[in-house]
Amino acid sequence: MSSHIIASDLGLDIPHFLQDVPIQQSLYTTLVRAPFTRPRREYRTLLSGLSFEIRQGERVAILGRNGAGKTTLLRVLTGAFEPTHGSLDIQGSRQALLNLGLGFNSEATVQENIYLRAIAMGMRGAEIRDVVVPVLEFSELADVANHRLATLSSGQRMRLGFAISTAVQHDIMLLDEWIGAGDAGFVEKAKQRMTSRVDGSKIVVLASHNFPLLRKVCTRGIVIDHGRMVYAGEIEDSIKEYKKIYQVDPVYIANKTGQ
Ligand SMILES: Nc1ncnc2c1ncn2[C@@H]1O[C@H](COP(=O)(O)OP(=O)(O)OP(=O)(O)O)[C@@H](O)[C@H]1O
Repeated sequence: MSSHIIASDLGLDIPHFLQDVPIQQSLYTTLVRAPFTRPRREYRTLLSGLSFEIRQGERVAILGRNGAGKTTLLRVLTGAFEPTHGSLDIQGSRQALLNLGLGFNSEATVQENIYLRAIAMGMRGAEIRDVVVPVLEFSELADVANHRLATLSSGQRMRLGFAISTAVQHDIMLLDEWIGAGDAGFVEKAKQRMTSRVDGSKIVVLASHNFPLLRKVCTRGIVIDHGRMVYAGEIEDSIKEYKKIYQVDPVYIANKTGQ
C-alpha cells in the first residue's frame, strides 16, 4: 500500500506551568520563595492551521527559526503528541530519529535496553529477538551487552541509540537534523546506514537548518513560523522564503499567517 501524510488544519495546544516570579529578584525570592509559589497553568498554541499533503516518494524539508515548531510538528507526525485540532492521516510505518537517548533506562543492561526500545518502537517478540545481535554488532557493544547502561560512555550510548533507531527499514522517516553519532570510525558507518535508510524510505521529512543537506535530500519544503505554515513549495523557493523571515519582519509574518 502506498504511504502518505495528510494534515488538515492541524493544531496543537498544550498546557504548561508558569512560575510567576518577576525577573531579577533577590536570590531569596528566586530560589527560596519561588518553589512555594503556586505555578499557574496556561494553554499554549504550538501549532496552528497546518494543512499539507506528502505523497509516496517525496522528501520534504521543514524549515523555520529556532522555536518555530519544527520538532513539535515532527513529534505530532510520530504520534508522540495527539493533535488538538484538525486531522492527521498517516499511512505507512514510521521511524523517528528525533532523540537517540529517548526511552533508555540507565539501570537496565544494554541488552534489556534494546528490548525496551524495540517494544517502544512497536516491534513484536520474534522481530525484537532478530534485531538484538545486529544492534549489538553494529554498535560494537557486544562485549558489554550485560553491563548496566549507566556504566557506558555518552558516545557508546549514542551508538546504541543510533543502532536501535535505524535497525529496521520503515516506510516514513522523520528526522530532526541528520544524525551522525560516535567517533570517526563509527560516523562513517552511521553515514552509510543513514543514507541507506533514507534511500529505502517511501517518505522522508527532515527538519534542519543545514541548506546544503536540505538541497541534497529534499525536493520540497514547508516553512513554518510561530507554529504556522508560511510557505510550501520547491526546496529552493522554500529556502528563499525562510531566509526572508530573518530579514525582519513582523509585516511578512502578519501577512502570511493572518496574525
Ligand atoms: N512541552 C512543551 N511545553 C511548552 N512549550 C513547548 C514544549 N515543547 C516545545 N515548546 C515550545 O514550542 C515552541 C516550538 O518548539 P520546537 O522545539 O518545536 O522548535 P523548533 O522549531 O524545533 O526549534 P529549534 O530550531 O530550536 O530546534 C518553542 O517556543 C518551545 O518553547
